[in-house]
Amino acid sequence: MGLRGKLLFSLVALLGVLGLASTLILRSSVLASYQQIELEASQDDMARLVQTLEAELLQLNQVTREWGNWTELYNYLANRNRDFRNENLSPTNLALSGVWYLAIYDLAGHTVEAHSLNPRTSQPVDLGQLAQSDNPIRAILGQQPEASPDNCGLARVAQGLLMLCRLPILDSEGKLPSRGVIVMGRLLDPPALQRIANQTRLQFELLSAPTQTKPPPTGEPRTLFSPLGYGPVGYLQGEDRYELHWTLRDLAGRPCGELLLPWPRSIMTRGREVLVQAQWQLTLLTLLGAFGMLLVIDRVLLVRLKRLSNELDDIRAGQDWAKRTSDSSADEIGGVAQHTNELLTVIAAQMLELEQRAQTDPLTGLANRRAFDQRLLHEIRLQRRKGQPLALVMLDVDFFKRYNDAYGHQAGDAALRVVARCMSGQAKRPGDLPVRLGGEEFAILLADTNLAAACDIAERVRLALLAEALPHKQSDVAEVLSISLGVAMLQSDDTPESLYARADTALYAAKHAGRNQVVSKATETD
Ligand SMILES: Nc1nc2c(ncn2[C@@H]2O[C@H](COP(=O)(O)OP(=O)(O)OP(=O)(O)O)[C@@H](O)[C@H]2O)c(=O)[nH]1
Repeated sequence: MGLRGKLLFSLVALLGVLGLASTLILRSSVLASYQQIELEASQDDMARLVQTLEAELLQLNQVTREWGNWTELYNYLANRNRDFRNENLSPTNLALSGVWYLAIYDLAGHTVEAHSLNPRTSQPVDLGQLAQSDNPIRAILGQQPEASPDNCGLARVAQGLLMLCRLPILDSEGKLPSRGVIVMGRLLDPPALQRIANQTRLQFELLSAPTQTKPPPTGEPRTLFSPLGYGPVGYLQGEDRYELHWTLRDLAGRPCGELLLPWPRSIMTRGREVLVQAQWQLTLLTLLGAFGMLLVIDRVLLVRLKRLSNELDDIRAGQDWAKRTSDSSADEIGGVAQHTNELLTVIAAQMLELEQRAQTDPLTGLANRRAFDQRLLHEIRLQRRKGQPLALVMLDVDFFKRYNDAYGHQAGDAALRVVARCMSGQAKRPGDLPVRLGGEEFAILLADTNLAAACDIAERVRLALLAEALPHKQSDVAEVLSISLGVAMLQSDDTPESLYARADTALYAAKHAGRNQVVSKATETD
């Protein structure tokens, strides 16, 4: 996998882990907040519902107060006037007050009046349970009420829940002592419940028996206190909705029913939608971020590394140690390129030295056979293009075996160095190449040199060595060390081998003719 692939993989893995972590954090924090919000909102709704029911009770209380502080009713308890009864306690009149139940008790708690009717139809209904002596509410109703919050409450009857209010019967001024108790009731029948639902915009139900519920999933349960009941709001939790339950109590404090408020979990649904949206946006942002980072890394790092790698590839493939990398920036990659260039300078110097060593004879410092072969090939091509003459001089030390034998191998080496010096001293133009071919065999390649000039140089080398006067007592041709030389000129159809062979033949001829002399062989027929 390339650097780009590795970076991509690491980036994707890293961002994946970050994305997962942020999702988990979002889920736990955001959803918990949303749940808290919806629990509070749902409990507020239940409290509002209870308050609205309570307002119904207050309204009934108001109607009851109007009757209880009415002098004519106050007098009726004393005189039992039939006209008053017929006029005010008729079903039609009671229906106008919207009450389902009206009872009047004297101070001893005996029933003076008890009417129950459906105010919507003005027809009598049987709410007789209220009058039964084993009903604890019956006892409460006939008693003189004391504290005003306790004078209203609920009672269960066969038709449903009845709201009841009871007040002492006083004169209009409220100055004379009470003559009894008036009780008024309104049934929470379906139309009444629907009206409350419309008013609160809460769809609720009245259950006849309490349900097994739990406290809210988080936080403290809200406890509501009201003339309708008291206690915590209980929950049944579903995926899409809560059911809030609150127990209603009658005037005797007994559970008499339950308020059920179904509460759709729209806040949580919205929270989940928001979370999904946020996750998508986060994912998009992450991908854009990753793409941007990759782009930056690509520009800042990968493209430059790739270029550096390509440049080094070129240098290696072409063995061109003079080339340099091009990144000159002041950062780390620029530093690597700089160091690479310094290494290339060292390599180039060492390669040059190696090259020179490979082309140099270590004993004499002259060019060696390898350099000679390359140069000869090059000069032949050049000569063919330009038509300039090329001469080759071959040299061989005379009776060198005897010299070695007589003066020792080291003296022989020293003598070879002298020969080399003589060659270099005479062949010193840029086009001249004095070479040690091996052993005591030497050559001089003379570019742009004709036969006469070549023979002249060869003769001068021979004389220069004689002038060195290295004693050679075993030589048959001189008192001192001497050389034989053969000169050949390049012909148009020559190969390196044929030119070499002709020069060698000339050298052989010089040896054969008595050594210590120059013999030329310009053409094959010479
Ligand atoms: N000291 C020394 N001797 C060398 C070197 N290379 C070759 N020789 C000797 O050079 C001698 C060449 O001898 P030969 O080829 O018989 O020729 P020669 O004795 O010079 O006789 P002619 O060439 O016929 O005059 C041999 O004894 C080699 O050992 C070298 O690098 N140093």
